[in-house]
Amino acid sequence: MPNKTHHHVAEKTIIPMNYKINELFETIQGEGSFTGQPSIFIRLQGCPVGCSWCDTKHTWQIELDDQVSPDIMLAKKAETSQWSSFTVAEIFALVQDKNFQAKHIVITGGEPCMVDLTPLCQLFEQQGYSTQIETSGTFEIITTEKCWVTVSPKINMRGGYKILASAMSRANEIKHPIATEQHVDDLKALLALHKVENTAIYLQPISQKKRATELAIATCIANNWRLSIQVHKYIGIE
Ligand SMILES: C[S@@+](CC[C@H](N)C(=O)[O-])C[C@H]1O[C@@H](n2cnc3c(N)ncnc32)[C@H](O)[C@@H]1O
Ligand SMILES: Nc1nc2[nH]cc(C(=O)O)c2c(=O)[nH]1
Ligand code: SF4
Ligand SMILES: [Mg+2]
Repeated sequence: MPNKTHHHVAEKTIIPMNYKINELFETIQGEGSFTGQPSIFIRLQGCPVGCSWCDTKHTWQIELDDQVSPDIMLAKKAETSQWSSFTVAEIFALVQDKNFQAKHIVITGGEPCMVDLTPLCQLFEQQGYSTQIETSGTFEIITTEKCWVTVSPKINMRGGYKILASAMSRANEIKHPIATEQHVDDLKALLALHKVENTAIYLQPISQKKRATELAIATCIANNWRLSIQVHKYIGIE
């Protein structure tokens, strides 16, 4: 039974969570099953995983000296490690203010799953947006049930982080960057270990290299997997 005596409940100060944002922009999703979908990208700062071929190395370090105002972060013309801190309400207000028309939010990074993404996804979903996250699967994925989770598993990367079984089972799609046969073998071992059966598998050639692309095409055909070719890089958009 609930206790009905009137005891004094200490007032809790709720400090809204802040997200460190490196970039926020509207573009076309260039990867995975949402390819072609106009999307609002929220790129969070910070990633310890250390993939040698990572195309967003400027998001790795969180330096306090790199904290800038929202205006400076939004006006960036080049990739830098500068970031700005926002509450969920501020992010939503910014998206309204920019008059973005996309109704799909992609949260990427950096590694977005170092923080709880629930408040962010929840607010956008309540406002009629769909949400998606791009993650390495090396941190527990804390987000809404509806959120589409793209796991891009990272095997033997410099940071020493391991892919989590919970991430493999939460994945709505698995998107694996490949350049060598070793990457294909690593993926096959991972899928067998985690008994992945009904999740769409995408191969993504690392850095648009010709050999990587040819390997990805042949491997997709041989295994009935899908190809993801980072369309944005071919057409020169963000
Ligand atoms: C930059 S990461 C950020 C999100 C998260 N840290 C992750 O790895 O999924 C976004 C996507 O780009 C992929 N990626 C990174 N560098 C790449 C490259 N040089 N070529 C192809 N895909 C790459 C990642 O594997 C991931 O699927
Ligand atoms: N257009 C576009 N599509 C993307 N899909 C995943 C991206 C990422 O960096 O996570 C990305 C990106 O940076 N740009
Ligand atoms: S996990 Fe993602 S952001 Fe981090 S180094 Fe690897 S590709 Fe880059
Ligand atoms: Mg990218």
